[in-house]
Amino acid sequence: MTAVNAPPGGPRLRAEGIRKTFPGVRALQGVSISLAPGEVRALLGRNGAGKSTLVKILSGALRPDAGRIRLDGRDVQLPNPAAAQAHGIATVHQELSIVPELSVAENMLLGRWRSAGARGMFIRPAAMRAHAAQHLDSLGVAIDPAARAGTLSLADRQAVEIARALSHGTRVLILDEPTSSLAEAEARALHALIRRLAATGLCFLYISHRMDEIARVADSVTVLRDGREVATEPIAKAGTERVVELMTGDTADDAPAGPRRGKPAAGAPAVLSVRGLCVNDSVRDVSFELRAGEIIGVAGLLGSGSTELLRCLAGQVRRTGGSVTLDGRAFTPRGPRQAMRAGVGYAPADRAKEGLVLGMSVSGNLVAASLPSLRARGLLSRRQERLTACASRDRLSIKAPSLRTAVGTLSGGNQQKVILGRLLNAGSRVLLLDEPTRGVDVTAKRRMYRLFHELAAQGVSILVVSSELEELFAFCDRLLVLHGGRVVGHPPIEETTPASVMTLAMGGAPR
Ligand SMILES: Nc1ncnc2c1ncn2[C@@H]1O[C@H](COP(=O)(O)OP(=O)(O)OP(=O)(O)O)[C@@H](O)[C@H]1O
Repeated sequence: MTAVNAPPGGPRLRAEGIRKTFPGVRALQGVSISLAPGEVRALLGRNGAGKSTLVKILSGALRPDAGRIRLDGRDVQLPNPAAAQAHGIATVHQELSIVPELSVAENMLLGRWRSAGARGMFIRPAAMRAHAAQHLDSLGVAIDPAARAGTLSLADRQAVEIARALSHGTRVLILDEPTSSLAEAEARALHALIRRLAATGLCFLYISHRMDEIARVADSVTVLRDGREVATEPIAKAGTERVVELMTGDTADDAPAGPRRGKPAAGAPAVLSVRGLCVNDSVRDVSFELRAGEIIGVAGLLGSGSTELLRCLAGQVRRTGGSVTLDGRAFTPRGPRQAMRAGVGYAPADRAKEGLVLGMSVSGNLVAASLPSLRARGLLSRRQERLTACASRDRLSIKAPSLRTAVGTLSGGNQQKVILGRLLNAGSRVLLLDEPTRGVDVTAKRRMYRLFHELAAQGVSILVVSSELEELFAFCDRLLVLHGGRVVGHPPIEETTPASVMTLAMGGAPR
């Protein structure tokens, strides 16, 4: 492998021949990667390709079975995250490590009291705030060091975490899907910050499944496939189709979903009717109908009420006004289980907290919601469970060493597919999906879009929230655009454009 833009002084970070095996899985099979100072490298690969494992090794969270890591030409040992940090390698994970109860200034010093001139564990609040202000200012972000971290937006919390990393003398910053929970404008601000920092010599390893943003932020890409590095190329050469080809090894099965055929007729019956729905201040007077076989995409910025709308329809939060009917009958589920029994399946955005039983097997999770129906039909046998789980695995291309593997050890994208498989196995007629492709690789996303089309053709109705607007345009029939909890647009997909939806979602007038 050759480093892109390697300076005469050699790479900043070089990992050589990294291997890591888990029971039944060779996660990394001798991966090498070099980063030059000031380089932004995107790390790409299908779900389960080994990206997180490599990141964990570089950040000291996992020990490799073999291989060496060099920083500015010197061998380093990274037995734990503190060692990686001491060597200047910092990682910002999707689950931020900000403590919400502490102030921004206190968060900036977490684990580093001494370096700010503290004696023992005591440090003057004014000195702490000055330290935080200095580093936040140098990033050009306007965040009050005295604010409680829990009151900040996700983007600001991420900025605090980046500022904290930089205050530790970081030379390599690893960002693991940093925009997966950010709104478009926040993602762009983060990209601008990355480019500014790269210009000062900081180098980045940037993991993402979003091809649009990689083209915007990265200088080069490294593609992993089945635990091996298959290519490192400058960004100009690495268009989406080329990357898909490198990720999969072929192109045949992974063409974009294409336009939908056989959309529901205008007169198809309404399955879900929502009238004047209110949830406290987050959903206000929302009305729409979801017809049999229809796919409605909910578009809105963070705080638009889209997630609360789905949570309310799934029975997770109570409505404070309005009415909902399912097949013409009043529908007021008291929780996702009751909703599921009525045929309404819900997949939350936070799969680790709400969606899966992480210690349970893949097959257990896949059939968990369908047990009553299998039992009712006298079908509950290990064989039946296995057959159902096998069919889901094949249909959704779930990568797992075995169906008996605990779902918590699967890669993030594969966990997401297990949630979808479970809802389908439960026979849901209405699917409420919140960010169903978060963490899902570009080829698996395309398969999911095609699957949504197939399901809709079979009469399943889908209400889907996604922060990737382009994605909603790839497979939805109609959009429900929310702003401040209210519906500000409900256009058929062919009568609108991403730019006009974005304007509406930001509270602007339709174009
Ligand atoms: N702690 C673990 N125990 C067992 N297997 C694991 C563990 N961590 C990862 N694996 C396996 O190693 C392989 C690589 O996983 P990894 O999480 O690195 O993939 P990834 O490229 O980050 O995927 P994604 O895009 O879905 O996040 C997968 O097959 C995964 O199931």
